[in-house]
Amino acid sequence: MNGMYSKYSVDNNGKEEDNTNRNEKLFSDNDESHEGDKLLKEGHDYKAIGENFEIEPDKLVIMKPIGKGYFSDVHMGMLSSPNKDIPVAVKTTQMKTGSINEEESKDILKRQRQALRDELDIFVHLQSSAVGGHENVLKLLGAITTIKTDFSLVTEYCECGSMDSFLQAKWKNGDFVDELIFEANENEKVWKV
Ligand SMILES: Nc1ncnc2c1ncn2[C@@H]1O[C@H](COP(=O)(O)OP(=O)(O)OP(=O)(O)O)[C@@H](O)[C@H]1O
Repeated sequence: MNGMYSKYSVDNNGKEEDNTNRNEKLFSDNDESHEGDKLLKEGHDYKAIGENFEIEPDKLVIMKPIGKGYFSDVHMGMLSSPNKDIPVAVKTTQMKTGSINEEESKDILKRQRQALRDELDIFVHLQSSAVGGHENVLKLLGAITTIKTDFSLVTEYCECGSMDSFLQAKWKNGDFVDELIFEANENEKVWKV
């Protein structure tokens, strides 16, 4: 799968504009239609995040699936920035809900979006100047929050995947301990892998 991210663009007022005929739709097997979305009440899960983090969908190209969470699918993608393309991880609602009927499927998708929205709120808080951010905390690069069907979190891409599988692989290979480096500074001792 390697196409433009979305079938939609967002106009200056943050309203959706259907570009179905202009761009290739990324998630062609996502059957959540806008007609059906009328049944969903607008709520927290679908509030725009604000221009600081909002990403224009046509700046994002999806490359390949890299993981699955409990309520989300994760893809590797490329985000265009003025100077270069940045590899990113894109977390979206799951393409297949596994539900038996349309109503249930919509409800599941709404809850998945709500869960992503909650995660996004935590990410935004962690990046805020009040908290300060940290080199060991995954960086939020942006989000698509104005298009219900493509609601996505975009973070920096970690080449080695998730921390737990990385550490488990090290443990199985027996080289886990050898790669621990101990660093000390004035105030505290820090373990680094
Ligand atoms: N930034 C990233 N870089 C590389 N791989 C990632 C990244 N984010 C997620 N993944 C991959 O996707 C998988 C699932 O993502 P994540 O850990 O965020 O979901 P989860 O928290 O387990 O589930 P959920 O958030 O749906 O409850 C990870 O185990 C990892 O393999």
